Amino acid sequence: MSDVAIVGGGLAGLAAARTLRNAGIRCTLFEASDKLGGRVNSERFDDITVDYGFQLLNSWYPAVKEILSPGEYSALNIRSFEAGIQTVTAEGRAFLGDPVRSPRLLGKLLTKEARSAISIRDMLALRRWIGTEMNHRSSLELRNISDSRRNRDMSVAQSLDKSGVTRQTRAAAANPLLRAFLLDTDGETSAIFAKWVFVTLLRGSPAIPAQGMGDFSSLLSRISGVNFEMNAEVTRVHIEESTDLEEGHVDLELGEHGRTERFRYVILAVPQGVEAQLLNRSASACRGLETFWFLSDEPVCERPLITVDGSGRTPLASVAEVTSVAPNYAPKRHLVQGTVAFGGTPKALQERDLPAESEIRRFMGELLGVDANGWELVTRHRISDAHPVLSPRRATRAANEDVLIQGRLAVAGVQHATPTIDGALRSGQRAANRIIEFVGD
Ligand SMILES: Cc1cc2nc3c(=O)[nH]c(=O)nc-3n(C[C@H](O)[C@H](O)[C@H](O)COP(=O)(O)OP(=O)(O)OC[C@H]3O[C@@H](n4cnc5c(N)ncnc54)[C@H](O)[C@@H]3O)c2cc1C
Repeated sequence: MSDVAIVGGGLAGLAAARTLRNAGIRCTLFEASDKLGGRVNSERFDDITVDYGFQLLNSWYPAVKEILSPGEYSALNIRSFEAGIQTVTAEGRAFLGDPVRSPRLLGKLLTKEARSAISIRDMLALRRWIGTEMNHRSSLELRNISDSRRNRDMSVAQSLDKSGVTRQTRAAAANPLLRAFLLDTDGETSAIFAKWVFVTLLRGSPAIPAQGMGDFSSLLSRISGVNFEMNAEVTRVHIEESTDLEEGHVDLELGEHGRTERFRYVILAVPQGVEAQLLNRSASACRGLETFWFLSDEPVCERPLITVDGSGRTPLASVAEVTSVAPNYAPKRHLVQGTVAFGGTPKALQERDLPAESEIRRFMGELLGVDANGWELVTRHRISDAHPVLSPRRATRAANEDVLIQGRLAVAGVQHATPTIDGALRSGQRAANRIIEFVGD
């Protein structure tokens, strides 16, 4: 019997494999598909690279820098958007960001147009709202939040209601950022988590690797001592408990033909829907997104900035010209993405009501102030389970859970952490560390 298996080769599974490797433990990793990286991946269309939905690797994410060696991190050749976001409001364009880190934004912040969209007073109120969360120097570990702080957690909508930030600024700045980065259209997210996401935007920059997000997954999956089994879907998990350490085990049934493999310990790092099926648990709500990828012959954005809709006139969560920071995505052309968020709560836009491609193209053109008629559609990705909803209640549940089940199986994946790249990596590390406590015995 081998000692440890990992089920799922997304970021959580790969982080778990790296953590085991660092502790000198060999393992087998079963991945259902033919690719590692899970939800973080890229596709190629001739010389065009598109990511699997618009994804950003915040340049500050602490877990990324901890899990990759400095040499690996620099090999990613991270390309950053400007440290700020452009919001298109009914009054005009405004720039949200830290003028100290991106001084070129300062002039933009002080324009009459920007000030009528979002007052300096409201920018300060938003900063006060973030408050002491700004002291965060690391990943947001839900289990490290004190009970008293967690008891004061509330939805981001309620928290902003209390903050003194005017309705106008919420509509122009806070709400579009929640929609762009959390796919949250009705303010349901835990305020503690939402503030941490705002902090990541102030500390780091939205970024992508020069050759696509798939490069991050490829790099992460270069791990010695791991036996990767690809196209190996685990269809059943059975835990056999025993007080005798030598007797207990976990059986994994694989594929249609029911081949069974036995391990002493297993790390389950699959999406929450699959986890719920395998462990006979209930899954909670997810938010989805649809990203449209277009090619333009002309530059689309004046500056390398992500644009959000603060006017409420379109359902777009974000628009960005990816080639403005990473030209290798589409050599000699201009690759632009538009993303729509859906699902999560009954009040949100639902999948059945998503706009058609022609409308998306028009909305993108309107937000960017360009004619989008001539753009060529490369592809579109619709992903219904992009993020689990992290409400205050779910944050409390995740904080209190023991990731080790029956002393044999540890669960990982963003559903057990924050729904971010940083959270996926931390959840994998945590599950592996829980198993390492036993394997040495
Ligand atoms: C479009 C999109 C955009 C995003 N944008 C951002 C962003 O900008 N910033 C950010 O921080 N986060 C972002 N995220 C979130 C983040 O990328 C994901 O939450 C994270 O990558 C999830 O990692 P995971 O390992 O938990 O799950 P997954 O990536 O889903 O990995 C699970 C793996 O398990 C495999 N698997 C499933 N079932 C089985 C089975 N039965 N047997 C074996 N293997 C199985 C799957 O094939 C997959 O490889 C985005 C997510 C999406 C989808």
